[in-house]
Amino acid sequence: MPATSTPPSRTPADAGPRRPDPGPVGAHLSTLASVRRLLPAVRPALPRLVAGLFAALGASLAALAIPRVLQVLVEGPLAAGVAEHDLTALVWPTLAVLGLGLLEAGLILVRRNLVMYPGTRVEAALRMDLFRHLLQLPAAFHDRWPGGQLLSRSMADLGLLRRWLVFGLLQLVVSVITVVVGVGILLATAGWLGLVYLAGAVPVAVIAYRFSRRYRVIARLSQDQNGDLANTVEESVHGIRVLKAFGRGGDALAAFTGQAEQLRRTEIRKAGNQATVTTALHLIPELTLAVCLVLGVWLTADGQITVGALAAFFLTAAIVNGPVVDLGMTLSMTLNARTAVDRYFQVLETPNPLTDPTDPVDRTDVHGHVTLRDVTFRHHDEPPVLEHLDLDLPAGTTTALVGLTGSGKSTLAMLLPRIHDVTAGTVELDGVDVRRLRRADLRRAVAVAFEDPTLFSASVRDNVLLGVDDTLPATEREARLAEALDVAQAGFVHDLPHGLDTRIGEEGLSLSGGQRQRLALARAIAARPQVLVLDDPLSALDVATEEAVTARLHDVLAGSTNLVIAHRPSTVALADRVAVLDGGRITALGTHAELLATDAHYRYVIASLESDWAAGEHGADQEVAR
Ligand SMILES: Nc1ncnc2c1ncn2[C@@H]1O[C@H](COP(=O)(O)OP(=O)(O)OP(=O)(O)O)[C@@H](O)[C@H]1O
Repeated sequence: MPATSTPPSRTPADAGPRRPDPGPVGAHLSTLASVRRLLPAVRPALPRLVAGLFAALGASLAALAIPRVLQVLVEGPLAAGVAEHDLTALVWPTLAVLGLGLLEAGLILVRRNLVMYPGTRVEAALRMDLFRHLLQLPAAFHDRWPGGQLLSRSMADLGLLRRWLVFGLLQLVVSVITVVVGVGILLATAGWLGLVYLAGAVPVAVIAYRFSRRYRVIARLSQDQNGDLANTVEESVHGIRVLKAFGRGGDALAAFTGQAEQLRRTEIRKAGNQATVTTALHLIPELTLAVCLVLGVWLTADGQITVGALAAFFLTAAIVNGPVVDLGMTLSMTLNARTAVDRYFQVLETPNPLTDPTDPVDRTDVHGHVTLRDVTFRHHDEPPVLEHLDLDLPAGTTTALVGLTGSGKSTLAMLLPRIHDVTAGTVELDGVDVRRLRRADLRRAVAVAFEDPTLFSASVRDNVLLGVDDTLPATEREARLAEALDVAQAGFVHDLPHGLDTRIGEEGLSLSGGQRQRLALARAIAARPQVLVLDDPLSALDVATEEAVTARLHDVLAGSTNLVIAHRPSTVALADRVAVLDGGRITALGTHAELLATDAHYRYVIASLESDWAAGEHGADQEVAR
């Protein structure tokens, strides 16, 4: 079985982050180029997002128009009429201001309604794409990637992205346009005064640039640490029994607290940077306005601009100041989103080497003749587990695979249904390289029952019928279910609270190790594959149950080609012949009796299996408390 990533001497949380190297994915791209990768997912939502953008722009322009009305008011009716208490001249400007205010509010409402729906759709589409890809990626990917990182990328990061799409992005675009239009109005309204205001943009740009560079790094760190923390929770909850049994709950808590504290410190750094930039972005426009005030009063006194223009200038500047002051928040939202995009695409753009062939071979009639030719397999850059291995499994035979622990038996089994692909050599089914078959076809032909049985949060029926064609008539499916449960001696399911409809698995009812293993065996049998791989399928059964299962298994195995990984002598008895795995190769092949007589390594392995068995390492159908 695959090695666990966490050394047993340490608690899961102690193991520290098992975070894949972020690598170059997205890091070399500009924020625009990075975010542009979302375009295919965003495209269907684009019309509403663009409409929302126009609504937001309309709202902003309506706000910018109000000072112009006030300027007209000050320069016209105010100067001429109100002095003689002629208030009628105020009616139209007042109505115009009211109308613009209402328009602004209405457009903000429209914007919200327009963008909310597409935002959630984009988020859901991105999430589905990611999950689809995760299901396709090979086991080697999942060996390296911690679950918490994948969880945080598909949940928290995509939530960040949605918020940015429906709020941050529009805010950014509207802010830029508001500032550009506003500064244009300032220049048109008060010439020099506008230029002085514009000069304030220089320090703002420098501060924003430096902030972006710093914040990007901290945002990535924070989102990665979030993933690590999620991973620690996941591992600790998953291994809660081990932690309890060894009294290591306190250690797990201490390690978790350390990681949570690290994340807290990163968040404080993030907030500190945001606070600094927000203060600076508050201060600079206010200081600029103060300078403008002195200069404006002087220019007005000198007759170079009117009082109305001065009033309009300050009202417009107050509106332009809003987006400048909010720039820190808008930028940080954008950088958080960019980090989320990078992290998302780091997974989504991981190439999947285990794909369907472009010109698949169609096999309608699979006999189940399996041949491994000169097979070498290694995990990543590690030394090969299997090296130049040859093994022939003629159709309809049962071969037991025997070897010392860690010799590569499970690894070999995983090559047959392409859970791993060979590093070199070929695995053939009826003379066809398995890589030339569609994976769905191959996996219909080859079923595996793993030693460590995984049950899903579903009914007993759904768990056992997992590998059975959905299109088969219900009666046929039920017949297979009944037969498989019978062979696997899994009659206990009828005594469960809701019989075959009882929910089991992660969220369901607790089953003992032996019960789980029998359901996993039933699942492989029910699939009625041409090739059946049983990875030590009886290891958790008590002697009586094992005998009953073995007796029934003999009949079932007669219909297919079988590879049975054997950890105990009684399992070897199921086979016509035995293959000995040693040093990455099959070193001997023959019947149990022949090998006992001729092969010293086989005798040694069998002796060690027997002593393990006698010492009670296997065969305890123990209740695994859930
Ligand atoms: N995902 C992995 N990454 C790296 N090395 C691995 C991985 N899975 C297994 N190995 C290594 O490959 C070797 C073979 O492991 P495998 O599980 O195939 O052995 P096995 O013969 O089935 O062992 P056992 O009898 O204990 O179940 C071991 O040295 C193991 O540490």
